[in-house]
Parts: sequence; C-alpha cells; structure tokens
Amino acid sequence: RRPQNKNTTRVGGGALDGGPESRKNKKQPTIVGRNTGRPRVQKQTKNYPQGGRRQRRREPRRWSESRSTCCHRLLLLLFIVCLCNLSPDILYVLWMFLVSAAWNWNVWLIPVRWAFPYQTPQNAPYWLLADYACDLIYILDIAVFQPRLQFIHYVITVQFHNEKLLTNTVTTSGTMHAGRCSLMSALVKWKAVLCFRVIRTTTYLLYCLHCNACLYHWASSYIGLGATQWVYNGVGNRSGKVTLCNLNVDYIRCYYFAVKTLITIGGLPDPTSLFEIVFQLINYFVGVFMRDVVGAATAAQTYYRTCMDNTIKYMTSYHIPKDVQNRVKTWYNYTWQSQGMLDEQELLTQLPDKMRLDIAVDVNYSIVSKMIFDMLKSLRSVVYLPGDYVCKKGEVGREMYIIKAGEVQVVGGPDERTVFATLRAGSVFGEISLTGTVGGVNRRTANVIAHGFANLFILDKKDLNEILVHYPESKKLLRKKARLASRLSSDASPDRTRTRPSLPAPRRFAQLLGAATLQIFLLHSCSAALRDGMRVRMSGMKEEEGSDWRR
Ligand SMILES: Nc1ncnc2c1ncn2[C@@H]1O[C@@H]2COP(=O)(O)O[C@H]2[C@H]1O
Repeated sequence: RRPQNKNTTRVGGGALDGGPESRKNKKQPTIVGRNTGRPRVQKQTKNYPQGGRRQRRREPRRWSESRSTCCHRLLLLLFIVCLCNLSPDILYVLWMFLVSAAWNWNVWLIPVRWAFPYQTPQNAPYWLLADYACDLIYILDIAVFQPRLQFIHYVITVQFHNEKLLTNTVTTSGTMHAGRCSLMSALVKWKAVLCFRVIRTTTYLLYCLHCNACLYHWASSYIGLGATQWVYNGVGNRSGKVTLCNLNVDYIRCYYFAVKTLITIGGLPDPTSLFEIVFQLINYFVGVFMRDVVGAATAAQTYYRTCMDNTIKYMTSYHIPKDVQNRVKTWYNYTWQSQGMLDEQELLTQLPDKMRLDIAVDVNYSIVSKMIFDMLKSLRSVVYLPGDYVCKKGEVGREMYIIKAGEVQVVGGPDERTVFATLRAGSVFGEISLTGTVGGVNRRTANVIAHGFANLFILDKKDLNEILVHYPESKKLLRKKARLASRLSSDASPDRTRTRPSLPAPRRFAQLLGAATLQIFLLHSCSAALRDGMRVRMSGMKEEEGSDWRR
C-alpha cells in the first residue's frame, strides 16, 4: 500500500503487517517528513513531539527568552515597588512630568507635522500611537488628577491666606515657628524659581520661532518651493528622498529664516507677491509685539522681580539669617499680591494734589468720612508683617496710626505679654505719646504688635498738629484720652499691678474713654488717605530695646 501523500508516510515497525502492534500504531499514527522508503525509527517523537533535533536547538534560546522575561518582570516589579514607596508629592511631580511631556509632544510636533512631511503613510501608525497615548494621559489627568488638584489648591490657598495661622506661628510657639519656616521655604525656592523663569521665557521665544518656521515652510510649499526668491528653496529635498536627515535640514533652514524675521535682524530676501508681503508684514508685527509690547506690559512685574532678586542676592551675600530672609520674601510676596505693585508712591507723586485727594477718597471711602478730606493727603500707608512691632514701649512717639486693614495688639504688663487690647480696622492708636502727657516726655505707653498682616496709615506728629489746629474740640478730646490712657498704663505697670491687682486696666480704659474714643475715632478714621502714597516699612522683631528700630 502506498501512502496517500507522497510526502508523508506512516511510520512504525509493523505498520503494514496487520498484527496487534500495527493496530496499536494505527491508532496513533505519526506523520513525519518525506518518505525515503527506508523505515525510520522515531526515537524521540513520543516524548518530544516536535522532533529531537529541533528540540535540542531551541532549548537554549527558550532559556534565554525566559531569562529576559524574568528580568523584565523583575524590573517591572521593582518599578512598581519604587512607585509605591514614593511619597504622594513625588508621584504627583512624576505625573506632572508625564503630562507636560504629553503636552509638549502635541504642542511642538503638531505644527511640524502639519508643515513638514514628517508624517508619512509608513510611519503614521507610530505617530498615531504616540498621539493616543498623550490623549490618554490628558484624559486621566482631567478625570482623576485635576479634581484632586483643585482640592489641594484650595487647601494651600486657605493655608496661605490664613493670616491668623501665620500670626500664631510667629508669636506663640517655637514649634509652629519652625512650621512657618518650612512652609515659607517650601513655598519660596527662589533659585529654582529663577531658573524656571529663565527656562520658561526662553521656551516661549523658541516656540514662537518654531511656529514661525513651520508657517514659513507651509507658505513656501503653498507658493512652491524655490518658486521665488523669497520662499524656501527646498534644499533638503533636492535629492527627492524624504528622509529624516533631509527634513531636519529643511526645518533648520526654515528656523533660521524665522529667527531672522521675528527678531528683525534683517538681510532677508524681499517679498515679491502680495501673499509674501502680507506674510512678512505679519512676521514683523509679531516680532515687534513680542519684543516691545509684551516687554512693556510686563515691565511692572519685571521690576518687582528684579527688586526681589536683588534683595535676595544682597541678603545672601551678607549671610542674613534664613528667618529674616524668609520674612523679606514674604513681605515682597504679600505686598505684590495685595497691591500689584511695590510702591504706590511712585504712581501718585506725579499727580496734582487735587487728583491725589480724589484717588485717596475713592480708594479709602469705606473707612473715611467726608468731614475732613483735606487731611487725607497727610497719611502714608505701611504694611506690617505678623509679629512686627509697630511701636515699642518707652520710645519717643513721632507718629500715630490708623488701621486700614488687619489687626494689632496692645501688649504690656509685668511679662510684656499681656494683651491689653486688640485693635481692628478703623481703630486709632499711638496718639498718647504725641500729646506729651507722660511725664512731659513723648514716650510710648505700650508695645503694639501686628497681629497678622496689618496695613496701617501713619500720621506724623507735625501733620496731626496742623490738623488739630482746625479741630480744637478734637484736640481737647485727644488730650483727655491721652491723660486717661497714660494714667491707666501706669496703673498696669508691674509695681501698681502688684499693689492693686483688682484693677483690670484694659476694661477701665475702655469704660473711661467711652464717647471720647468715638469722637477721636471719627476724627482720625476720616483722615485715611495717601499723602506720599504707599511707603512700606519693615521693622525687625529682634532689635534691641531702646534702639531706633524704625530707622
Ligand atoms: N490699655 C490700652 N488699651 C488700648 N490701647 C492702648 C492701651 N494702652 C496704650 N494703648 C495704645 O497703644 C499706644 C502705644 O503708643 P502711645 O503711648 O503713643 O499710644 C498708645 C495707645 O494708643
């Protein structure tokens, strides 16, 4: 019997003799290669169905494959373990890195693919794969991370603007003080911020040039590569082959043109057609806009940053303690955020008095009355940081204060920590020493400390006297209040407190002042405005007692 297929044969010693062995073999026939007519002994087919020789050849490859798979799995496992061990902050930073990579991928490569023939039907799947991966990252970010981020933003904002938290941190415990420092140092990493700013600005510029290069190539292709003197001549594609190298040559040449156009270096071929002229005009406008208009629009911010950077450089070179540095940075931040400028004085000095007065009235209308608008010009605005001493007990008083925003605490007593009163927006203080009622010397009767960020108006003694000339009634009230306060302050001195502990000085003070305070308040809270604009001062907390700390 011939086998049905000449390329195959039934094998097995007694396949043809019809014996029991053949029956057994028939049940499990094995088909192997070409029939050579010779009986072939299939030694290993039972154990190794694919043939012994093949098995021997494949074995080492499989082993190496399995080894590399193992390595990959181990690496993956290691990666996952590392990720799990990372803090959420680092994970979030890594994720942001991924998101920004995806974002950059689209932002940089979409114009290029649109203008240059980088994407071909052959490599399109790879581009699309990368695009879909980026889209997936976006979707994940929008759906999972951003909602969480909003919550984090909220928490940070609340923390940052919670002045009470900062105040307590400054004034109460050392632990919290350390907390404040870490908060500040975490928020303000100036060197990193500086690097970031430089990188960001450079990237903006590079990106504008990149887009311009793409547009130029597109315009050249639209007109026809090498068709006129102005368009790109298509050097990279002269060979006719669209290779990565040729495309890069195209791109770099177009980029060179873009740089020359946008930065208006000159030496460009003259546009001939209307299309070329319009294109070139737009290029020039954008270049001028980038250089001059954006520069002018951000001048104030640049000025603020320059001031802050110079101050930080100065403090670093003189090895100013970190604590003080952080305070200065906080002041810069807060002043910039709350006012949008560092020095309002510069803004207002050019204006005539009448206009300054009008502005002052409008700006501070909520806390002033129309009674004495002529006094408004006499006031200066000052910001104090949490814990700053506005005035110290025993100093010579040269000015009084009206609280524009925030709070201050009048502190004194035997331990100099007893809070006599907390004064809020619209309150007046520091007027006692101006009247010279304490032993004939104009000395401060108590310490006054900023409780949180406090924005105060300052009225000089000279200006106050000038104002009071026109308001004799108010002058009398002021003197009366000063006498009472000075008497109470001496009541609250350590000696008196010991002999007369039953006298609650602050309460008596409040009761006795009564109506007088109201009128004084009316007088002074009406004088809220800017004479010299904003002049913001810093006062050191740690300056020695008795020194002229305001200087
Ligand atoms: N017990 C008090 N309650 C409220 N304010 C006070 C009290 N003692 C002093 N002051 C104010 O704190 C100021 C400290 O400086 P002066 O002494 O110039 O004026 C003082 C008052 O305006």
